[in-house]
Amino acid sequence: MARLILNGKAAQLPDVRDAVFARREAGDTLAVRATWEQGDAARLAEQAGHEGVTRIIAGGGDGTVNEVVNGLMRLPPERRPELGILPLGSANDLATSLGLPLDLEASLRAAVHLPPRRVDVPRLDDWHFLNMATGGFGAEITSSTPKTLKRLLGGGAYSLIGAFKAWGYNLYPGRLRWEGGERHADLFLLAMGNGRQSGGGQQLAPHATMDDGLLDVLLVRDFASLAQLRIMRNELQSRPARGTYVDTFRTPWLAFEGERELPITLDGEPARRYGFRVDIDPGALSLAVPPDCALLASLWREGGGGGD
Ligand SMILES: Nc1ncnc2c1ncn2[C@@H]1O[C@H](COP(=O)(O)OP(=O)(O)OP(=O)(O)O)[C@@H](O)[C@H]1O
Repeated sequence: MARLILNGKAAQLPDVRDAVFARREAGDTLAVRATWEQGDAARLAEQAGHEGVTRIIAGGGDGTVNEVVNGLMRLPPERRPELGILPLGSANDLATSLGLPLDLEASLRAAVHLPPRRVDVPRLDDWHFLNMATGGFGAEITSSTPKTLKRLLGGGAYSLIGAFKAWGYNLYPGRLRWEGGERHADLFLLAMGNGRQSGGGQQLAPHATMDDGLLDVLLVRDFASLAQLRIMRNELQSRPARGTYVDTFRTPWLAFEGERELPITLDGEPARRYGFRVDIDPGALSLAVPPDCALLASLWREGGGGGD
């Protein structure tokens, strides 16, 4: 039994209605609930689990998926429905990198019928996310930049780094700790990927997989002048374990204690924190993904997918 939780903004779109009717005509049992305000999607997802619904389809942007995930994670694992995604946002970073179809009818069919795979669910303090958390530069952009501009910036992998001049930028001093490491840094950008991209196409964790029990971390730090931009850009491409300005590593947890408030995003939703801790709950959710999904390492091991 599947239930579609739709962001109310999309509930009356004729294409969305057509896609739902097409599923019902094809014989699927698909009930629909629409949200009215923030918090509804999480509550509806949790409620559906208690009612014995076996698959929830999150219909909306990355924010709706994030809310549904948080609702599902409030349920005990044995009552947690599988998750399908009907991408209806402007960025759809997770759906895009999962390789889900973006055509409405095809994506609803996929969300109802694709077989589920276990994926990890990271959590920043008490807020779960499925795709990516960022802090610093990317988060400043997400919370202060109009959507159209974000769309313009999206696409080219690190185009946003080239555009930072237009905004000016801030550094956020603080102490980072993770499994096997600790350092003080003037943080420019921190990305913790379960998935690979955020901010409308920025590949901040291009090698992340969602079933390895680990966060793929990108740390850009101690970056003080425009003259250093070229080195930083090169390091963003080569992704050194420990570069002059860029570090990349994998870890099951990470903690940050800042000296000033850090803007962060969780699956694109903005927040601010002085400090936080991120942990990961391995295999906590069953997610409907395409058979050749690059984000699932287990699929490549089984020889079913393409991988990188
Ligand atoms: N009926 C509604 N009308 C307007 N906003 C809503 C409604 N229901 C929920 N919301 C808000 O929409 C947010 C989630 O938006 P979501 O990210 O799914 O869509 P989006 O903003 O269109 O997508 P994107 O961020 O990719 O552009 C929720 O946090 C909630 O605040």
